[in-house]
Amino acid sequence: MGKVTVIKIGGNVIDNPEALKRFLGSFAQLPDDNVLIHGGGKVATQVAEKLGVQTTMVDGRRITDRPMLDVVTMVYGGLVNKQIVAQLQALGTNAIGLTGADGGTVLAHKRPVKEIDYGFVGDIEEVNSGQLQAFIRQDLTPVYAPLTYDREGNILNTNADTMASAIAVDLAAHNEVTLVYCFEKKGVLSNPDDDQSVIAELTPSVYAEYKASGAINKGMIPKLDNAFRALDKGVSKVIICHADELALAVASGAGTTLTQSV
Ligand SMILES: Nc1ncnc2c1ncn2[C@@H]1O[C@H](COP(=O)(O)OP(=O)(O)O)[C@@H](O)[C@H]1O
Ligand SMILES: CC(=O)N[C@@H](CCC(=O)OP(=O)(O)O)C(=O)O
Repeated sequence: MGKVTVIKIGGNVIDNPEALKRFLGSFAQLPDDNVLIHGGGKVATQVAEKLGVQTTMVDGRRITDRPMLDVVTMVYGGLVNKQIVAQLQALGTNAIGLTGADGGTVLAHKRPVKEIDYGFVGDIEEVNSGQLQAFIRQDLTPVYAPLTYDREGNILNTNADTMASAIAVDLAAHNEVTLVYCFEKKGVLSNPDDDQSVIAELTPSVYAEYKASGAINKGMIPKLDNAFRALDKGVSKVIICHADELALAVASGAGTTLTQSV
């Protein structure tokens, strides 16, 4: 059972060229086999504005209408993905840039319309980890844009945190998988105004308390929901850490490590 590390890098780091360069430098040095999933929401919003495409967010979530789908397809599947792949190649990592449509690796369906119509957003149905493992066996490092496909031939915008969790879970059937969410803070904070207040170990019950008090809020909530789901479904270890502390987190546990309740 080979070890695979699935790493997600968030949009605030992608939006900062120097921070992204540092992150990719440490990613390229990691041992074992790795899969990278990137976000890019901030860049998509900036490019949309330049193109005159309006960005609509509901409760922090993007509404992906047809013009926005074109923007995110270009930005995630093109600009961001290929810039990352080119930088990894220069660092000696043979990266292959993919969307979930490539190799049929992440199949989804368009989210059904309930109270809110999110538009062309994909809810993941299945991951073809056999194909992913085939890439890995060829010494390729898959780099995924947050895009999936459906049976009707649509490309769909998909949350990068969810995609990382789904890929990690599917790989965990055959591999020992560590899932790492990297972003611009040192971990999950007990006090969002104090960057040093990192919670070293987080259980579901402690998470529930911090969520109820408001100390854990906004984007951290779906991230942690995805992260705990991965732990429940067979991923060996889940870490949330600063992009600059990736190596440390994988080696010995900087940031926040999630644990199941005992
Ligand atoms: N308790 C907390 N600890 C750390 N970050 C938190 C916390 N509560 C809310 N956040 C927010 O969550 C954000 C991370 O979520 P998100 O923006 O979705 O991440 P990403 O950059 O990976 O896409 C942080 O930038 C921070 O503003
Ligand atoms: C459906 C959905 O949520 N899509 C996200 C995909 C990008 C993403 O997840 O990027 P970050 O990690 O930078 O937030 C979006 O368009 O914002």
